[in-house]
Amino acid sequence: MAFLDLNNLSHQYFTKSGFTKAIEDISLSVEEGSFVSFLGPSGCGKTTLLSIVAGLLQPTEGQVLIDQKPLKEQKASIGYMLQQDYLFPWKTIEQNVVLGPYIQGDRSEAVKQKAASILSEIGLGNVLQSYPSQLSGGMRQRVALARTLMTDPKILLLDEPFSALDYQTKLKLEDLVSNTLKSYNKTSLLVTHDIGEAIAMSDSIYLLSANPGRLSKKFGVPSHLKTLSPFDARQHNDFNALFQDIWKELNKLE
Ligand SMILES: Nc1ncnc2c1ncn2[C@@H]1O[C@H](COP(=O)(O)OP(=O)(O)OP(=O)(O)O)[C@@H](O)[C@H]1O
Repeated sequence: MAFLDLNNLSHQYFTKSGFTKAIEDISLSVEEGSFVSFLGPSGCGKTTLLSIVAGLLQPTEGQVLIDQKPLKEQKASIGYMLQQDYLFPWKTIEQNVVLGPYIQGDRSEAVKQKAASILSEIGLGNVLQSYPSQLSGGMRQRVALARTLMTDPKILLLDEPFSALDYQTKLKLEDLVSNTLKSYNKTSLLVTHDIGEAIAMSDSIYLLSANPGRLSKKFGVPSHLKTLSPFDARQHNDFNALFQDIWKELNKLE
């Protein structure tokens, strides 16, 4: 049974100069624990769609159901990872990661232990007392992932989280983040402009058409590609065939 349902979502922005139809009649279902990506031309409404799922934006039409219940009627927590890591520079890595539970009033030792355990899982067990300025961009994004996981979100929304990173770091993080989210059984939605990233991380990929964004096509990613490292997957014929299929479809949408 689907865990996340987007039912006939449409959204219009109203401004002084008129209105913009950002997305139109988007319906899809996502299984619990699966990873779904959205690709499409610039301005096709990808961020608008994620903002609606995050509950930050009320759709003009349609609704979001999580576990069959409307988003606004339940507390299924949702985590957001963005291009910028938004770490507080004056706080240590540990203090940044425990921030969510601390704000909610939980300052127990268990919270610190959980932070240390997540950081260690993602290879950052030795930087708890460092400050964000002492870390590389890739390490900071891993800290942002740890901070997001601390609040135990059921759904993770990723809006171009690796677009500011160098290519090698990006490949490594694609692998680490998708494996970590799978191991925590998180349901994840990624917005990206990078076809390779979408293939490397996702179970399925949706293409959105431009102005307004409508669902145009869905691609499934062969499961055997997900057993390979991002580098090895990129060498595989099936990866390249899927890349080309998506590329052709995207060009029709521009
Ligand atoms: N706050 C806003 N007010 C008015 N129009 C907006 C607002 N936010 C987005 N839009 C418009 O809605 C449409 C969809 O924007 P959105 O940012 O969701 O697209 P996107 O696919 O994420 O873009 P990109 O790939 O460039 O990041 C665009 O035409 C944009 O100009």
